[in-house]
Amino acid sequence: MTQAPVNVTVTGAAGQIGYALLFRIASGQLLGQDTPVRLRLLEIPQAVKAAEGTALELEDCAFPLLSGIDIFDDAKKAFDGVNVGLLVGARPRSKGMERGDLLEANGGIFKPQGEAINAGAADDVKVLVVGNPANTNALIAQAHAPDVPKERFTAMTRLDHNRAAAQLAAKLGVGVADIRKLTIWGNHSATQYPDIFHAEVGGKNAAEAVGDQKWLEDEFIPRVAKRGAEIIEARGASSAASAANAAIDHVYDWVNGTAEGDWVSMGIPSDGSYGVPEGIISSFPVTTKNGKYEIVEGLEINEFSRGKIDASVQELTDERDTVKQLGLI
Ligand SMILES: NC(=O)C1=CN([C@@H]2O[C@H](COP(=O)(O)OP(=O)(O)OC[C@H]3O[C@@H](n4cnc5c(N)ncnc54)[C@H](O)[C@@H]3O)[C@@H](O)[C@H]2O)C=CC1
Ligand SMILES: O=C([O-])CC(=O)C(=O)O
Repeated sequence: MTQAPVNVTVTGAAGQIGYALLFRIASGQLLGQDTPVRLRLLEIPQAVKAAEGTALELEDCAFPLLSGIDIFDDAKKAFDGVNVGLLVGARPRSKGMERGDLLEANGGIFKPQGEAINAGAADDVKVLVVGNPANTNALIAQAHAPDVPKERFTAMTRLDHNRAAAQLAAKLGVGVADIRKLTIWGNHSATQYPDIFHAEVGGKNAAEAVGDQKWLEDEFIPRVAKRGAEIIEARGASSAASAANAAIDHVYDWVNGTAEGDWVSMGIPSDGSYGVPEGIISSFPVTTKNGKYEIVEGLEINEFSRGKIDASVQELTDERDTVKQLGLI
């Protein structure tokens, strides 16, 4: 029954998401209870000691599925043999800081990491970029890993998806488990579009069940899209445990498949579906099976949704153009 351990590389391992994430990976929640994992942690030199401290705690948990922990300050070593790469390390947005300001600073992180993945990753590598601006950071890493199939680079919009499910469930007075087929479109930013027009609640159309366009426009969409800022305002730090939870959900579903009759949201390289320019990393509704994802095709997009999707996609093409001008892709 025992299979070889899966190499999971986590960057930013000493950060706040890292601390919320590593114990869950080691306990089997990322890949499943039959899959041993070997953790490969990447940090900047100043934070290696803190990562070592976390490693001591991981050891003290005596997780049966954790077959080893290695800590690096060199991306080439950290990504050698990587099967699942969680690219978390980045500079988090602080109060009042625009996400656009982060593009240049983070570009310098994701280029060498893309190169390291290209040089050393296992053939089946799957990459999830969490560090913001996640979609464009994923694009940068992908651009520097020409030997890795492009579709293996994904960005996290699952936290937005989960936030939307929670808000919709609260509005309708149902449990989150009753909500199906929500979609986050576009960028993991305030322009994202959480779409309930195809969502279902207890088998009925969610937009019809809500029946309140004003709530949708004035409360639901802005609340979900600006939830990151709301959390920063409340905690004085950005979402950590909920972000780690979403990363677990993203990879778990990618590897193990989505439930019949449902889908999830992932930031993935566009194939041109739904008028989203090919190549940019944008959030779509996807189903997953046997370790592969597929865009849910054929959804009817109403005029309201079209405008919202286009606005977020425009932001993504602008970000792409900026990093192109900066020579990062
Ligand atoms: N996509 C999403 O839904 C979400 C994304 N985020 C983003 O996740 C990122 C991480 O957030 P936190 O853990 O809260 O930040 P943090 O500041 O607590 O931790 C970041 C860690 O990354 C490390 N790091 C910096 N450069 C690195 C490099 N080149 N290689 C390896 N490690 C490096 C730092 O030393 C630090 O330990 C931020 O960019 C944040 O904005 C946060 C929440 C949700
Ligand atoms: O806004 C941030 O920096 C953190 C984030 O991405 C989120 O909570 O969605």
